[in-house]
Amino acid sequence: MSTLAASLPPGVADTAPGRGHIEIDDVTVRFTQNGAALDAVRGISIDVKPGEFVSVVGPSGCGKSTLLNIVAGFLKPSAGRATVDGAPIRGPGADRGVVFQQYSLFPWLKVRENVEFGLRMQGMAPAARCARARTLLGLAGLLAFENHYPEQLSGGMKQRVGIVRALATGPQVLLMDEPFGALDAQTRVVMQEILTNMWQQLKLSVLFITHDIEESIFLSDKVYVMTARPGRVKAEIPIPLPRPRTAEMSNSPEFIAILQRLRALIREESLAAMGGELRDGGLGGDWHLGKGGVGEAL
Ligand SMILES: Nc1ncnc2c1ncn2[C@@H]1O[C@H](COP(=O)(O)OP(=O)(O)OP(=O)(O)O)[C@@H](O)[C@H]1O
Repeated sequence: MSTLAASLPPGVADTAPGRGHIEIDDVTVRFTQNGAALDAVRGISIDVKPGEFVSVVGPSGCGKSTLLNIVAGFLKPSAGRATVDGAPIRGPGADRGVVFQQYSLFPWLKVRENVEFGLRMQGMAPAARCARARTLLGLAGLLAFENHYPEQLSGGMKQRVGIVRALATGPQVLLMDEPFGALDAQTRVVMQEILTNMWQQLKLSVLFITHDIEESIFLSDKVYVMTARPGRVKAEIPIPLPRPRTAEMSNSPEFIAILQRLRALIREESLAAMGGELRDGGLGGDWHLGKGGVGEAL
């Protein structure tokens, strides 16, 4: 552990060891669209062990956000069970921090006030919440900006504040839905390193949704690949690359082998999803996804 971790004051890295176990067990989510029932995910099971970094990848519309919204407590499963540390998820809670692609900062509050917001709601004394916010902002390299307003920050900085804010109340679990999707490639790489650093120091369990396969490999202990809608688990791929991960690792044979495997799995499902969409769109016909079919045109 780095010297930064050793310098964390009590209460900042207060995730209890062995906590933050997310279990999604045989979950189905059914929506009604235009009067018709539609299963976004069907019978899906996902396990995030305490302290694990787990990504979910899959074709567009396969139910990734739906899955995350269940764990966040924004949605209830139509069937199956979702628990954190064995307790059924009944709604949003301070034990789970959530970060979305859109920066959801309060524009009228300064950076540190944004981070302190949840702590203020919990009734923490001003000096204590200020100390905590400043420590976390320091971890994210943002201390110099504590008195700036969000509009004065770059996209990457705003998202770093969003992560810090989600972590301020000391959740065991961090849920992230395409958090770096709006950032340019260079900023994204820096954000991945900052996130890894914070994850390791705070000993969180992370459930991370992304479209970026390389990002999922770089960050994760395990990657779930989902099928086209209705989303199920197509594959569970362990990422046995050593940590700390470095940019050079993406040239290693191990990294490239995992990348090729994931790409092939997702391509199959993306083609299946597009075939379905084309049929749903009323084009009809016999859509073959093999040679000469939709797949060949992509
Ligand atoms: N509130 C809702 N009501 C009806 N249908 C919904 C609702 N939310 C999601 N869906 C449908 O459920 C399916 C899964 O959506 P979801 O957003 O979870 O997929 P996703 O994998 O996150 O997609 P993307 O990768 O494009 O962000 C989609 O077909 C979507 O239209």
